[in-house]
Amino acid sequence: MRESGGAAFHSADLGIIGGSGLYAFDGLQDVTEAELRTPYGDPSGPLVLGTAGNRRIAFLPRHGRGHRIAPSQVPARANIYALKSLGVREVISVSAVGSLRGDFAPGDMVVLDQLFDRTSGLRPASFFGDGMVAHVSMADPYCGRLRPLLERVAAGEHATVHGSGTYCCIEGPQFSTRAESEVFRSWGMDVIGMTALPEAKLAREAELCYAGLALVTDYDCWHPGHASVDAQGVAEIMEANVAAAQRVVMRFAETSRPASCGCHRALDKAIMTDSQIIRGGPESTVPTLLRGRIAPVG
Ligand SMILES: CSC[C@H]1O[C@H](OP(=O)(O)O)[C@H](O)[C@@H]1O
Ligand SMILES: Nc1ncnc2[nH]cnc12
Repeated sequence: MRESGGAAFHSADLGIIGGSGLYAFDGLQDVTEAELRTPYGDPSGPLVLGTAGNRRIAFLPRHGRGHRIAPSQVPARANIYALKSLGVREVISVSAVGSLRGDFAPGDMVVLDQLFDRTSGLRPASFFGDGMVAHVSMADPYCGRLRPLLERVAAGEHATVHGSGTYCCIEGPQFSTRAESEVFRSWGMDVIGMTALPEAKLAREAELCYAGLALVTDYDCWHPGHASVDAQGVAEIMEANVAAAQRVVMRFAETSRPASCGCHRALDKAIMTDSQIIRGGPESTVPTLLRGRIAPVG
């Protein structure tokens, strides 16, 4: 790890992953930067470390500074691994989303509670499978402890906040066809984006609490009264709302404390592989950081 900046600390407890429009995080104290290498390659860029209230924050823009990384190429394993290696236990993932329903309008915020995978299966989506097999529960992909905390601070900082919503994750980078958009609506999806997966799955495997703060930027392409989404429109709405997203996250940091949670024990009932193999090590390429406290089922 290489670090630069002022008084350095080498750890963080709260990770913030920034999406489209959120490439920097203002207001942190004692800021340093860390360039991390991981067994899964380099993260999206240097991590910005700093403090807010009593929390030690690690901020990482998932598309890199200047938005160079496409949704399918986001190094989600490296990003989650890097956060984990700093000691992060909670992650807030910020993203721009299209609305698939009339009552979620551009400018609104959504504290996500469900996910639907429409990616094409090509993104590396697990830390396991290579000599060590684990099946974590994804029934509730977003942390049930963080969600109400995040909703409460968001409601105090922003006009319209929806306390739940199902995020339909498409592969992209193209936006959806009208037919697809209508099908997603008929399936009960609330918002649409390209990046929540596999990030949420990997956060669960890494036993991190994971919350999703989505900013609605458009009505995708289904709404008869609105033009179809384009990237420029998304960027404009994000520019107008990014300060609000930062305030919400900052307020969350200032008013919350690290706490233990079931998410931190997500692997308790998930490992299938014989403990001899896990302890012996060489058959498994799962890095020690993620094997630290693992015991197999049964
Ligand atoms: C710039 S529009 C499409 C782009 O925006 C969203 O990114 P993020 O989730 O990182 O905010 C969407 O998923 C696409 O990657
Ligand atoms: N309509 C949309 N579809 C996919 N990703 C998005 N990100 C923001 N708006 C989106």
